[in-house]
Amino acid sequence: MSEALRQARRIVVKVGSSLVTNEGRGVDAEAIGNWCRQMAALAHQGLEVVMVSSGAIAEGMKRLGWTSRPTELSELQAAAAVGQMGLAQMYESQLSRHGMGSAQVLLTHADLADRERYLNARSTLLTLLGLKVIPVINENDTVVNDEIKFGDNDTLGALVANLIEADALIILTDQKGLYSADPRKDPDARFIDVAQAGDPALEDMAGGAGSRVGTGGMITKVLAAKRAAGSGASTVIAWGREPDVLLRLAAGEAIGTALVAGTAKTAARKQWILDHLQIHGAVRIDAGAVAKLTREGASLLPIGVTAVEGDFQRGDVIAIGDAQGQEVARGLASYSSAEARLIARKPSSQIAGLLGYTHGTELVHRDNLILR
Ligand SMILES: Nc1ncnc2c1ncn2[C@@H]1O[C@H](COP(=O)(O)OP(=O)(O)O)[C@@H](O)[C@H]1O
Ligand SMILES: N[C@@H](CCC(=O)OP(=O)(O)O)C(=O)O
Repeated sequence: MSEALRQARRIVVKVGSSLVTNEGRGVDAEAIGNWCRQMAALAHQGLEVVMVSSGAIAEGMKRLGWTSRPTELSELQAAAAVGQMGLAQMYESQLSRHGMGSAQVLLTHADLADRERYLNARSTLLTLLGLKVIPVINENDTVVNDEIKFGDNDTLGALVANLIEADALIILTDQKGLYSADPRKDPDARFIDVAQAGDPALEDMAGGAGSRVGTGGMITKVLAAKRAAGSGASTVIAWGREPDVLLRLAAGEAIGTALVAGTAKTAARKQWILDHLQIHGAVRIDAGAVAKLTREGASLLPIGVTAVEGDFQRGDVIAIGDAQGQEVARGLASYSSAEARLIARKPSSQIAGLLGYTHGTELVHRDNLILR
């Protein structure tokens, strides 16, 4: 596992409310400054880092002078809106101190459940990473109700790891990691240093939140590790105040609890595409494009497309067939069938002129393409 983290190129770091707001006392400049310094150092080493930060509700409550957490959803949402300003301001100023640009991304469950919005969120995050900017993500609390909530940011962290195919998810919390029982309640709890992500025994060990401001507790972290493993990302749960925790983890030091993913990243993502999505349409491609896909593992460009069949949206799975109609691959379309008809047989340099915008130069990006 330590080797896996040493080789990780893209990581998601999730920090919980109690750490971010110093147990509800207010945005913790020193703690956030420390993580920002480390994330900037990793980015300067060439790693791609995404931050998922909780703390909006806890900070909002403090700013509004509320001492107990309201039960009314609209009040929680109002607190989140107030507190998010404090989080954004702190991350922006701390990251810029260390020479890094930052960006705020607020997501809802519906954004990741909808195929088109999923692809848009993915492209935006990857573009931000390409621009050497650190995205700071939280749930868009103001517009969600209980039914469409991620519920907790551990889950959001895992979904973001799936979305951008991160190599690792690092969950920073107020404990050193996972114990065999909640250490706040059981002084004999045993520390777990490494386990397989998704092992059901972990779910029995993990309890709910122990602090006044945290929400999910350890159970949501264990489930997040299982979810992250679905796209091949391993998870580490570690104490957020451990000195240089991110730098040391990235250097391969064994800190916290490692929950190791069983399947390799690319294989896991491609299997997910095969398992979860129905085919919505098809394209035929010429012999040159078949050779590019099958021999070089290249993306499918519009220029190789000779026909577009059926009705599909951006983000749908399409079958890719050769001139004889034999399926050679499947993949997620970056353009709808209507757009694909306009750009088929055309060089990618003409996409912007033909559509007035582009979603990239590929009709199906190689990361989203599975050869049959
Ligand atoms: N098996 C366990 N090992 C460690 N912590 C546990 C366990 N079960 C429950 N917890 C509780 O989970 C808490 C961390 O979750 P939470 O309060 O939601 O933090 P965060 O705000 O970082 O998400 C710990 O403070 C601890 O009391
Ligand atoms: N979106 C919420 C996050 C709630 C949450 O999951 O908190 P935590 O369990 O501390 O990670 C907020 O910013 O307050």
